[in-house]
Amino acid sequence: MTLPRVLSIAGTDPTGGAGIQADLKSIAAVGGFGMAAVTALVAQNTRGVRSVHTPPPSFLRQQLDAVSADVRIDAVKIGMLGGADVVRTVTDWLSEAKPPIVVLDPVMVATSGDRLLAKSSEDAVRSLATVVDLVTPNLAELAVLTGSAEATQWHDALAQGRQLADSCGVRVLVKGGHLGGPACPDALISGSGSPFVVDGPRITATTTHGTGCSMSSALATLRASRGSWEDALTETKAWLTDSIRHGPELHVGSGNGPVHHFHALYERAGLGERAEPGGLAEPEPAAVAAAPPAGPETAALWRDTEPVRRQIDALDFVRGLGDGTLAEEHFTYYLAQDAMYLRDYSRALARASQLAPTAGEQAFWARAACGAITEEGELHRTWLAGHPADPGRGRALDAYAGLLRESGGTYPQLVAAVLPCFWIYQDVGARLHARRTDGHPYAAWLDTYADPEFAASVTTAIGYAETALAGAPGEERAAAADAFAAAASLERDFFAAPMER
Ligand SMILES: Nc1ncnc2c1ncn2[C@@H]1O[C@H](COP(=O)(O)OP(=O)(O)OP(=O)(O)O)[C@@H](O)[C@H]1O
Ligand SMILES: Cc1ncc(CO)c(N)n1
Repeated sequence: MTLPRVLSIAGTDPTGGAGIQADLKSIAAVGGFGMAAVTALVAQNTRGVRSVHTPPPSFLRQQLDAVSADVRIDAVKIGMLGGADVVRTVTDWLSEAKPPIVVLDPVMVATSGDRLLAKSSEDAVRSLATVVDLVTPNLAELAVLTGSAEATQWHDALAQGRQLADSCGVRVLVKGGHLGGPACPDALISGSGSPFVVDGPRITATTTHGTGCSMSSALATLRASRGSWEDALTETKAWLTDSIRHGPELHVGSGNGPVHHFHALYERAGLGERAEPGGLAEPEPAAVAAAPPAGPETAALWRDTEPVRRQIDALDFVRGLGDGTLAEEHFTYYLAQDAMYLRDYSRALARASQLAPTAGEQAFWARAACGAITEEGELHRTWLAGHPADPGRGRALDAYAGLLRESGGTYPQLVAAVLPCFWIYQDVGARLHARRTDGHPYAAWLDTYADPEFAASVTTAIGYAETALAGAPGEERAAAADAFAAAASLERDFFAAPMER
């Protein structure tokens, strides 16, 4: 199949994180062939905008004609326009070239707060919005386009999105990037149907320079290749969330850094954090702290299990696992039980995927269900191949499997039941790993649970739990808190089992 040929019409960012530079990376990262016509040259970096040079609009028109005279364009993404005459030039070209998919990111203000559109040109952008397929304003731009105050609540943002969709007869993507709170939802609004919402966790990293540019170009590309806006958004959101999460690995600039568009490709190639000019850098120190709670609900779950977590730390098994003095016999028993546990755990994760209210959560739990058996299970298969054991199912294993089976009544309860296995392992793993000695016999175990990738998925899971709990009626929330507490206690019993036999 031909890659979609996607044209970005936008301004530049010489630091490579926003504007056409970000667009070209995003288009390539999600599987398109990127092209770009420059509207304005912007002297900017991750800290802010210094100045803008706008070539004559007639020259922009020459660029656009050069592309459309030669290349079949599958989708267009429009970003920074700067002034009304540029808006007019693009509008005229669109009416002649008639590209099949047009996404307008109505860029008005940069992440740094600098203006990228003359105030007098806002009306021109509003009328351009009536001839495109999708508009992707952030909350500030949505407020300008609807003549409202900037929304601070998600439902107000959705109402403004509906208003813009109705008044311009256009599909609107409402973006939650500028909301407060642990969640970062996005929603497609069109026609009279209810919004199509894709949830996502808010990443605390500051690598959010150019998120809007990256998102709109990925959407244009994926709409061309996937055929539906809903699929395009679901895929774009998952990719962008991970790209923001991996942004800090790039070490670009001292302000709001860029997102890591190619994080997945680099991971597959074994590149990334370690690949620095002049040889291999020291590996980043592992995260030594537990993933933070995502809000008041998960903070309460974590706080209430503190006594149990202390008991876990004090277990001979866990101490021996940390300092490497644990007898192999106990570790082998534990891993053999854990291999069976992972099969049960994977089934619970698959059920969470089944109950998930959003496509993003559905995909996350399904991936986790698969990962528990494939990636995490690999540790077990490798060790047990050299240390054969067939101990049969122990009591702690059966109790934990029972809890997972019985907690599937509601989505919040199930998410709470599967969360301690993520969160407590990341906490214990990261702390033991930080004190790891050379030649540690259980290094593979420590590495697995202190892995930053694992920490990232723990953060996502906590974010989903927070949202699920916050939205649950009182009774369900209480049942979910009970499930979390019970699972935390069973984590303790599971660690204690090998030496209590
Ligand atoms: N901290 C964050 N964590 C997770 N997702 C985020 C975060 N900030 C923004 N996003 C996501 O990034 C996308 C762009 O949203 P945002 O509202 O930030 O756009 P924008 O302001 O136009 O971006 P830009 O920074 O390029 O001006 C949305 O999908 C939003 O949900
Ligand atoms: C050129 C350009 N377009 C858009 C943005 C918004 O982030 C930016 N900073 N620079």
